[in-house]
Amino acid sequence: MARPKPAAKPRSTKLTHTVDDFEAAFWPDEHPVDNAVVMTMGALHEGHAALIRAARRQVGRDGRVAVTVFVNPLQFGPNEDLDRYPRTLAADVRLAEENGADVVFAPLPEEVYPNGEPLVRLTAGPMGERFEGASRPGHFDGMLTVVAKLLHITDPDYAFFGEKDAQQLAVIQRMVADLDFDVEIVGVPTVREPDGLALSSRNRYLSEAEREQALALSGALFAGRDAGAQGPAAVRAAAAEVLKAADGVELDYLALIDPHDFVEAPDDFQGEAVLAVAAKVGATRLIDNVRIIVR
Ligand SMILES: Nc1ncnc2c1ncn2[C@@H]1O[C@H](COP(=O)(O)OP(=O)(O)OP(=O)(O)O)[C@@H](O)[C@H]1O
Ligand SMILES: CC(C)(CO)[C@@H](O)C(=O)[O-]
Ligand code: BAL
Repeated sequence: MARPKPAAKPRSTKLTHTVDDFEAAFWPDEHPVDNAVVMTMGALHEGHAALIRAARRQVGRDGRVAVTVFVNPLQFGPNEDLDRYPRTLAADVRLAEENGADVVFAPLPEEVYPNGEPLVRLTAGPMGERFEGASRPGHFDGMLTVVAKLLHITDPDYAFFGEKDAQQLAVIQRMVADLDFDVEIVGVPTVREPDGLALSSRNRYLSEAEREQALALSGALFAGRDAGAQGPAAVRAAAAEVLKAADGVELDYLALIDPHDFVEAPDDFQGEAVLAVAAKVGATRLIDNVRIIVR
């Protein structure tokens, strides 16, 4: 009779804070195995868990998965939430472990920027000046600069990013292509609450009433997606109508985007597009998007 298989040995995830300790933990021997990184700003939730699980599936049981946890000051504007951004490292390490990470790299800013703020930075160019970039000047340059640094430190075969930050994913893909980074960028679909709200670390800022009001973002995107067969104008109108009727939502932008070069889709656009929204609910700025087929 076949003996029952022993339960898989739980992985024990190593928490590291310095580049040296990270490298020793992530590259423990000379056997080359596939490896992957999931970059985060911490306050991990099920959206991050989906990225870590996708990374584990990609590299297999014997591959290595790193999760970085770093709230990058360079990508925050002067009036943004850098100081109050949620920091929950102990819980983050547990979530990383439960979802198959080998190593968590949680450096201090001094470790990432030992010479202070970098004088030389990457720029996202025009792709980083629209939509999120228009509302958050310098955000994508700061984000790309740290992503490039973390790619150099972790040196992965694969790096996983969420489609929830669609413009970020597009800009990173463009950086890797334009500057010949030797890594495969993998996008992971947005994880939502059962009622449609996209998971986000910033959802913790919302009161119960604001949490309800925030459903207008995904509601607008789903209404736009349902109008996809009637063309771009109908998509925009259907989504705008939901937002107009919503209480407590201060719209920043609603855009139908051609994912190639991430520009506003022309009125005769057909094909796969990204419908994106950004809005303030109370004091909290949220973003969301869906992929839609426009005909
Ligand atoms: N709901 C989600 N589904 C899939 N991926 C997600 C989701 N939320 C975040 N991610 C991805 O996780 C990675 C780390 O994101 P980050 O730590 O900024 O989390 P976040 O929840 O987006 O935080 P914030 O609220 O600050 O925007 C990014 O690649 C991001 O796109
Ligand atoms: C990619 C990233 C970790 C860079 O700081 C951040 O922008 C995020 O969490 O999406
Ligand atoms: N989630 C994208 C990173 C940021 O908002 O700064």
